Amino acid sequence: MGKTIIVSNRLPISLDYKDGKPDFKTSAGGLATGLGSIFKEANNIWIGWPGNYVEDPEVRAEIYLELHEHKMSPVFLTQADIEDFYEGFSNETLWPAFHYFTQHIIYEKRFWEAYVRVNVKFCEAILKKADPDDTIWVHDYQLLLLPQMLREKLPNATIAFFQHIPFPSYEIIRMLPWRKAILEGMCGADLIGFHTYDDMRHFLSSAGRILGLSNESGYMQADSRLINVDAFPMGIDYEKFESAANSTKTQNYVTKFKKLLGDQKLLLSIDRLDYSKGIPQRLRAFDELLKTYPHYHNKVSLIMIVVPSRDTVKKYKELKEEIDTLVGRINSAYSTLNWVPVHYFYRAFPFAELSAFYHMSDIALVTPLRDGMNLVCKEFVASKTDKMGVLILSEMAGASKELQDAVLVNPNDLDAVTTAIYEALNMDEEIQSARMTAMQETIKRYDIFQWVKVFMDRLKIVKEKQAEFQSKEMDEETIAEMESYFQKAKKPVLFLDYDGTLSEFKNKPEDAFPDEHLLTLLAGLAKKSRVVLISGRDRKTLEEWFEGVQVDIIAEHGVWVMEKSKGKNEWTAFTEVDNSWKEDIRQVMDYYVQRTPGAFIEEKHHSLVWHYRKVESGLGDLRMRELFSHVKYMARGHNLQVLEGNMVLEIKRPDINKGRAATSLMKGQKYDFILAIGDDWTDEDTFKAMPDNAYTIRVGYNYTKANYNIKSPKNVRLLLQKLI
Ligand SMILES: O=P(O)(O)OC[C@H]1O[C@H](O[C@H]2O[C@H](CO)[C@@H](O)[C@H](O)[C@H]2O)[C@H](O)[C@@H](O)[C@@H]1O
Ligand SMILES: O=c1ccn([C@@H]2O[C@H](COP(=O)(O)OP(=O)(O)O)[C@@H](O)[C@H]2O)c(=O)[nH]1
Ligand SMILES: [Mg+2]
Repeated sequence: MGKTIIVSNRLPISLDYKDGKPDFKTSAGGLATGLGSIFKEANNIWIGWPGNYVEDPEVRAEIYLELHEHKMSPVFLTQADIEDFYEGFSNETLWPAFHYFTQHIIYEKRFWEAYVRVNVKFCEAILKKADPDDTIWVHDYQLLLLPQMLREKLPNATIAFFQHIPFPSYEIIRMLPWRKAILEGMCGADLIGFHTYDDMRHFLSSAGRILGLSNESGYMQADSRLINVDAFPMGIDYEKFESAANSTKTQNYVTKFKKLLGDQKLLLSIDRLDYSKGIPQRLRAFDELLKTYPHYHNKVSLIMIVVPSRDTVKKYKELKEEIDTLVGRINSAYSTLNWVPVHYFYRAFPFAELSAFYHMSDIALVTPLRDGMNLVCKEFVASKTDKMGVLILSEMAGASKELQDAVLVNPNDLDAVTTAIYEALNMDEEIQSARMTAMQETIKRYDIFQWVKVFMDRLKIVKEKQAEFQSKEMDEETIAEMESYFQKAKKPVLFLDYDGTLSEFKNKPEDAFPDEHLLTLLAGLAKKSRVVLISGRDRKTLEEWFEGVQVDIIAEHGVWVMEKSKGKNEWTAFTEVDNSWKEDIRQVMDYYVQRTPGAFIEEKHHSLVWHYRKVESGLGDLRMRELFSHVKYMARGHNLQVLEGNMVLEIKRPDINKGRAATSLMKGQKYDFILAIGDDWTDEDTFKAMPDNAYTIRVGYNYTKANYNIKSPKNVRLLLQKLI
């Protein structure tokens, strides 16, 4: 087992200078606490930027040594890196894009170049520390290219990625000129985690549309590597907030603060300075409350903590001014000598004071316009040890997916937020307690330690699944062994599927005709072995395509057979087929063709196939599902099978399949070498029908009954070439 390397843009520290000497404090932030259990163990390590520009090489060396003591390793950024990578591409391109502030996105080539450059810088720093079998866990949007950069250098490393901010809809991703490189960068990871199911499905849809990667329940196949994408909603150190709330230190602050504030209902607002947090909107709602319900004057105050953040970025500077103005306007309009409506702080608070604010506030107003998760709301709930209090939470925060017992609001609906505050101020104590209890149970169970554990466990499972596939890969050794058995064999037989096996999948089925090379290859094989093409295609096409080649053909999944090896050049049917069902089903399928541009029906002797490979991506899937549920019961009535294939829905008789056909061709024969190759679910029937000593190979890396996997039709041809 190798070590674990945690990587994030910012190290979990804050760097300061005391008498010109670097002085840093380790952060007690959520992520740092959760990962503390990992990065402080054994020879694990955390790599990242210390958060300041450090010019002097001597100071850099000092910082390096200091951090080393704490199992951290710095990546130093130049001024240009900070401006173009951190402030620029990270916070003026990706941040607004991923939070749906498209009007704020800056498209700047220089920023992108810096982003690539700094991701390389991180990669190099990691490579200095990493061994090939290490686990590297990369965090967040500043480092989206890093997983793939690492993968190229350390192909067998375990690489995981977690994104802390939202992943937006494909409609946003497609706006970015660098969308493809970004997605490819992320796909270097074995496991890609997001806070919510929505983030995850947005990512999968972008990966599907931009990279052409399809997925099954969050598993994607990129080249020969299996990647898992899933939702892991991040939690907090619940215990820490709960016990702090009851501590003497917090209680002393509570007493002190309450005395200063007098008998007030307290609303609490805590965020970093960020336009995604909806701070001005929140102030307007509070203003509205005071305007609409004057009886709350002197009785309700808002404690607003804004933690300085990214204030060198233009939009953040403007936001600060907007907040200053709004607070000034509200306070100047309503303040009395003994009451200030908004207590506004533009700074960070030490933990014990924060804990006191959480514990003593009646209402937390957490109304971001967009937020990946939002930990503040969870910390508030954990601190309410008396179970009194109300959480008003934006539907746009990742946390809202878990906290259904909060008062959920649309932060853009000013009246709704104002009403929510009014309701919260008047909420029955029993209801408060019931809702708070329910939320506490959830947050307590899925705390930060559980989050880390679940993520790491999943990473292990993904690696195990990958190993399963790898052990089935047709390697050089197996190919050589197979070749030697084939050469020695007196009576060999090969069952070869056509589409996706001998020929690449094409947009138009008719374009996948055999080229000269393939025809020569098959003719060569036929001289040494019985060769059976076993395909789902109609018999007419197959007959034309392979005219003159001495191969046997099974067509339409086993309805027809042409045994040229026995000198029979015409088709015989395996079974009598009753096709009276087709009319009913065709009518329904046709209805879905009318409604879906690009869809078409293929009629085979024993089946009807609805194709959607040319339909708008996404819509095809949707219609196929509709069609599926539409014909499900009809199919049962006719005793038919409905099968989902690659861009097709096929309805067929269940008693006809490739496996049965293959078995019947082998009947009474004593083959001493059997090879079956295929690429989809219809070929699984063939694999199942093969005797134990057969070589069975599935093209692509899907789950299979076959003994081996092989990458692509190209590799199949190379393999067959070796046999002759
Ligand atoms: O490093 P900064 O530019 O100073 O910004 C601070 C961090 O902000 C973001 O936090 C996010 O992560 C939280 C935990 O997962 C989540 O609750 C929140 O919704 C996010 O906004 C950012 O993701 C970090 O990378 C920054 O370091
Ligand atoms: O004075 C303060 C105010 C807030 N926080 C912390 O800042 C974090 C904010 O995280 P959140 O996920 O809510 O938003 P982000 O800033 O990551 O977007 C929370 O853990 C707070 O406890 C802090 O350390 N000091
Ligand atoms: Mg096929």
